[in-house]
Amino acid sequence: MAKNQKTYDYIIVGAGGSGAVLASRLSEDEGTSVLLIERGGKSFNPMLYIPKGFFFTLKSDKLTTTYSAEPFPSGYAEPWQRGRGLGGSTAVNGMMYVRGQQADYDALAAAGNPQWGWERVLPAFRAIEDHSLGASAMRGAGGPVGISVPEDSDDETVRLFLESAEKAGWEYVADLNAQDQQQIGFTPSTIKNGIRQSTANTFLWPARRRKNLTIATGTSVGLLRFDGRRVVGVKARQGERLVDYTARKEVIISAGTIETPMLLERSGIGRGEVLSKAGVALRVEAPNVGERVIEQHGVATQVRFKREIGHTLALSSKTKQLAQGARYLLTREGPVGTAGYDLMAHVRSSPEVQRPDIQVVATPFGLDFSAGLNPSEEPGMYLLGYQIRPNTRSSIHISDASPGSSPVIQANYFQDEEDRRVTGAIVDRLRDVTSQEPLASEIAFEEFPGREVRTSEQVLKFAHSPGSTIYHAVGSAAMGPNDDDVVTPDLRVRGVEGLRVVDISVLPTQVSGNTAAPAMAIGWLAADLIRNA
Ligand SMILES: Cc1cc2nc3c(=O)[nH]c(=O)nc-3n(C[C@H](O)[C@H](O)[C@H](O)COP(=O)(O)OP(=O)(O)OC[C@H]3O[C@@H](n4cnc5c(N)ncnc54)[C@H](O)[C@@H]3O)c2cc1C
Repeated sequence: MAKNQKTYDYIIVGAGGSGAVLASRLSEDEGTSVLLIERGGKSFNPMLYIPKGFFFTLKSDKLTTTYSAEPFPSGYAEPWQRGRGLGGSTAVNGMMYVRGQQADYDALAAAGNPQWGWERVLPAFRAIEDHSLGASAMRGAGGPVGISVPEDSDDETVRLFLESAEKAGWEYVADLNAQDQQQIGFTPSTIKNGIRQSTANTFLWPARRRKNLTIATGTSVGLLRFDGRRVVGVKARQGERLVDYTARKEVIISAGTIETPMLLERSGIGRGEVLSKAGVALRVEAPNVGERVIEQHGVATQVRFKREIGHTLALSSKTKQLAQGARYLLTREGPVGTAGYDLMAHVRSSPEVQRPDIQVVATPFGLDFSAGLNPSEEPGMYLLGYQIRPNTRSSIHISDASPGSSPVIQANYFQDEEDRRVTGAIVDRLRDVTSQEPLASEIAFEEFPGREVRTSEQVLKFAHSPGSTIYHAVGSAAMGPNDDDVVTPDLRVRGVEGLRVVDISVLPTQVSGNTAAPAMAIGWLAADLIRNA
């Protein structure tokens, strides 16, 4: 099959968390031709493979795209960032591998999406995983993506925190993905032998020599092409060149929560009033394209230690970072080879709630936000908590018809009573631990939010000042059984033929986890849906 052809069975737009998995699986069949289009370029930056490299890659315009949400009333415009290039956001993310809670997947199925219940997604997760703790009924081994969970730590801060957390009623567990209770443990990460596991090096690299898989990098899809109601291909830009590609069977959009609704809208599929304002002719009235977006929002606490303990000592200056870098190169070990957050907990906002509704992540060093994101020079610990199943909806729409124009992101948080209650409790739950011994005696003071922030209202105000997006937005092309759901449960875009969305935007709710694992499972299961269509 000629690699420079323009017609393929399937065209996939976006090589990220879902698109790369889908391309790899569809091209397992030698008789099926697949074109995977990615707007980011080929990058051989070693920082993409070194776990702590994300401190550098997140600052790169080549490896990420940073959008600006509409300003909050305070005037602060929250940055929403996504990865670009092979692997998409999985190449630059925090590497936390959290699949979510069974009850959320079962709720998806009960809401009319039978393909997405736990009994369907668990086998997909298990097939994807090559878990450092070995196979079990809840884990996979031998799959393409290495998942590692440290079994211990030599960091004194980590030990102090674990001991205090257990006293606060957060049970220590070896595998946080194995059950959905209140618990703390080492963060499961997409890291294997000290190397980041993006969907680029786990799914695309092994498939790259297949003659039936073409990967077009540096190529940005601007519009869908139609023949009547049927989507027959895409219009793309490669540098200065415009190229039309044709799909014999289907076009699949895997451009992520921000770009997927924009591509649909620019192509005439969306909410009439949005399209008319942007100067796009309406082809299909799809009122929920770009609507129903749900993002999590973090509330951080940082404590300063009296003694010089923790990884701060190892990473607090350029010289120490270089020394740790050299150690990593020689041994693949040390703080450079670990994920963003060493510890993670799933916590109930109050004793009355049935299952954890807050996720906590912790680094055994403080962070310095004064000039971007850097490890602090002072010994401390950074804790971030966020509600994992918020209800408040945001929206993402095009601002005008031209490909590449900026989105209008209306980022909303805490507008729902439950969201306010849960988020308002986060700082208290973190202090449940920092006030326990042995940690309490080590703490000199709480750097932020500071002891003066006590009530739920004060915490919510602090959470908006500015707090942070968690990069997990879902829902802009959400699935469902109803006529106004953007895609059907088998991910076909309603109102047209030959078009699906396969990425994290199809989730109508947060599933209580991080979103890389669900994005991979969506790509994995979508391949079965497409092959069996
Ligand atoms: C900074 C950051 C930290 C994160 N941390 C974590 C974490 O620790 N754990 C976790 O589970 N999740 C994390 N996430 C989220 C997770 O990585 C994403 O939810 C997941 O990768 C989503 O997969 P996706 O396929 O929907 O989109 P993406 O992975 O974002 O992929 C979309 C791809 O489509 C490409 N694309 C977009 N538009 C076009 C176009 N028009 N033409 C061609 N290509 C296009 C993009 O360049 C990109 O490569 C993080 C995300 C970010 C950004």
